[in-house]
Amino acid sequence: MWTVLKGRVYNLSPYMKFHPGGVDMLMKAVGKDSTSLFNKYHAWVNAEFLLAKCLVGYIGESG
Ligand code: HEM
Repeated sequence: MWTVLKGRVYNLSPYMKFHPGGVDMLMKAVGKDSTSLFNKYHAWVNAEFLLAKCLVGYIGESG
């Protein structure tokens, strides 16, 4: 269950059950670039830290 967030590719599976916003909300991020969705709900959340162990790789020119 991958997502792209701010140029990083994550496997969200291990984080699913920990998401404070629930599984259904986090499922909306799966299979796409979820950056705008993420920022819409909580731009202040430090996903880079929270999902550090879920990092699969990088995407885009800055990667
Ligand atoms: C992709 C990685 C994501 C991470 C790491 C993440 C992380 C978090 C964290 C830490 C909170 C608690 C924030 C706080 O209390 O200040 C939260 C809450 C929430 N998240 Fe996410 N989130 C992600 C994606 C999403 C997506 C894609 C959506 C919407 C489609 C979403 C919707 C929500 C909602 C609605 C809450 C508020 C829950 C509440 O307070 O009742 N999140 N998320």
